[in-house]
Amino acid sequence: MEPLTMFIVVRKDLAKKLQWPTGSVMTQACHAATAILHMTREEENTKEYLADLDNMHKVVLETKNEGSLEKLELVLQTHNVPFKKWVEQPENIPTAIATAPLRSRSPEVLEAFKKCCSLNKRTMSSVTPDIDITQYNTVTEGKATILFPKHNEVFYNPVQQFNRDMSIAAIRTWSEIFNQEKAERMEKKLARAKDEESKEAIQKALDKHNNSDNFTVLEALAASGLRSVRYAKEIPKLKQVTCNDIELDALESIRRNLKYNGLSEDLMKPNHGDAMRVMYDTVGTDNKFDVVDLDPYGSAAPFVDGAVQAVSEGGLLCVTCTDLAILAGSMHPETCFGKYGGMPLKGMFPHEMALRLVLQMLQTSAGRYKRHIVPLVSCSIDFYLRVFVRVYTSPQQVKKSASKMGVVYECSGCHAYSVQHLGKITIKESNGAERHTPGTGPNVNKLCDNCNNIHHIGGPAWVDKIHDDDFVAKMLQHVKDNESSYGTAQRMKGMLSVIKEEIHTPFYWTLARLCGTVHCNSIPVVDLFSAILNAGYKVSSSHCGKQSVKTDAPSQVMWDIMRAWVKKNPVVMNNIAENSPARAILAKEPTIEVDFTRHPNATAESKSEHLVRYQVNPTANWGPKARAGQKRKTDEQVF
Ligand SMILES: C[S@@+](CC[C@H](N)C(=O)[O-])C[C@H]1O[C@@H](n2cnc3c(N)ncnc32)[C@H](O)[C@@H]1O
Ligand SMILES: [Zn+2]
Repeated sequence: MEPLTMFIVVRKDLAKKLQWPTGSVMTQACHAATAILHMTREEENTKEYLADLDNMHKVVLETKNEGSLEKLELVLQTHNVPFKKWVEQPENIPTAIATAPLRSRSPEVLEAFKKCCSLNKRTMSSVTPDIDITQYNTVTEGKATILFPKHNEVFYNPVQQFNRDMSIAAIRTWSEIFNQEKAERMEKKLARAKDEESKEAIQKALDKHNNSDNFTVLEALAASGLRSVRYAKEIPKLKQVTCNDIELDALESIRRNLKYNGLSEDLMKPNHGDAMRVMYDTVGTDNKFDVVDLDPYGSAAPFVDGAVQAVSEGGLLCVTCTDLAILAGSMHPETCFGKYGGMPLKGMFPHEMALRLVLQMLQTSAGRYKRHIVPLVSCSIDFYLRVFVRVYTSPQQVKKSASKMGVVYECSGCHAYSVQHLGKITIKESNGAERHTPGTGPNVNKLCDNCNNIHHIGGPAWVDKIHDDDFVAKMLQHVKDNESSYGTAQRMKGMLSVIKEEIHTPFYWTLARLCGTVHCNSIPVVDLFSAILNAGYKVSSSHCGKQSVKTDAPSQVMWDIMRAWVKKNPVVMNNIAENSPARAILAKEPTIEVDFTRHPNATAESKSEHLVRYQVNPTANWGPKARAGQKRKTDEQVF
């Protein structure tokens, strides 16, 4: 056969990340074949890449009369790719992209590969070194394709794709801010520099910062490596992700998957170790991680002390907790206190309370090292929660943390709630300095003013903002601009839109509790929201619960609104117990004029946009996976 030239065109950044295979021509041909197969299947991706032609460079491979292309033809024919056309006119091939070697795993293709190999006197391992792919199932999520041992089904949890998608969007959004801040600091330094020599040095550092990959991630608890592979492939400007796990099995999987995805160990560094040791090793060094990701089975609490010290200045800490039954107080509140240092409240707002307990724990741990947290976005998702916070060093800011913490009183009868801040900040008139004093209270009477019942006490919990408005807006915009990058984009947009509209007042009522307490017909959300707005207060939903009502209206106003609602929609009192909260509440007359006139802001924008604001569980047995080889633990059960 005549020597033929095959053009393979790869985007520069991909070529670098992939470390384009340097094996035999046959190996390269097989890689190219799979890439093309992949391309024909993912038309949308192809379009995106084609649009990016300018940013591509050509790799020209010469096949040296090995008959390779014949075999390649065999492979391609199996998949009906119009191979002949482009072999006859190679100059007309626009692009061939390898997003990962050997993507296609159908039995025919494997057979074809095997034939290719034997005809070329090569073994299968020369196509995919060291990996006997027949032992694995593949799963593709985002830009990663992961090999999962056929015998170990707990390794992949599809439910967590949303967690991984959200994490990529959060890290990408944070990294743009982080990099811009760094560049601005350097530019200021440059403007201040006096002599030419230091100017030149700063300019050089600035150029390097702007033009190279410049931040690091630690995935401390990595399992298969799927998350790290996705980070490596999907997050621009990422210099290195350290992919750590304590289990040797996991390490094997991490190495296999990084190789399978064509990543270099420079970009995705496998590490076998105890997460705490890895994080403590950074203490007192300049080798902190810009992002630390904790995604454990169950609680992240055991890892937090190391994590708050291992994050660089202004870096990002991402934390998952899946022990929601504990955190949300549906069982063993004392266990929650032991793990998180705060009491949960299961009554009306368990999920937001859970988020606030975790944030409290993060701040308390960070405070020991003169560090403080700034929550960027805090999400309650299905059976787990995920928070993203920045970490800074500042003794001044740590002082403020007492006033960001509080205990919460929740009435055991009508669920009215009240936040008692632990610290108070006043400004000295003489010099404008901040003065920190203990909070004053209690801010509730011994018995509830509305229904005469006692209160439960929850916390201490974080009672400051749990989201950063600017960050949420940027992250939402990022998702809208990159919808095709995220398999769960619809849900991401929905949740972020609801979060964006959330007011910052802690906790929420629920329609079920409001109406259930006074045994009335359900009040339409729009009527309730209108009445609150017409009374001069703020209101929004919470992403934590479908029928949640977040408001700064005091509980007396909320019950006045419900009294007025009951006047319009009378309740049959005969079956209501003598000592029930309903009787105490309904015995009183409203003290405000309640106005149910439709308020223009009573319907959330996200509702009008028809987004997936709240997800219903898509499958049976939706929930966390157990640790490999273990039965599911009670504290990880579906909540
Ligand atoms: C839920 S899995 C991680 C899933 C992964 N982050 C993802 O998105 O695919 C938790 C992992 O933590 C590992 N692990 C548990 N304790 C650890 C420790 N002390 N140090 C390092 N890894 C640990 C387990 O072996 C397990 O693989
Ligand atoms: Zn009450």
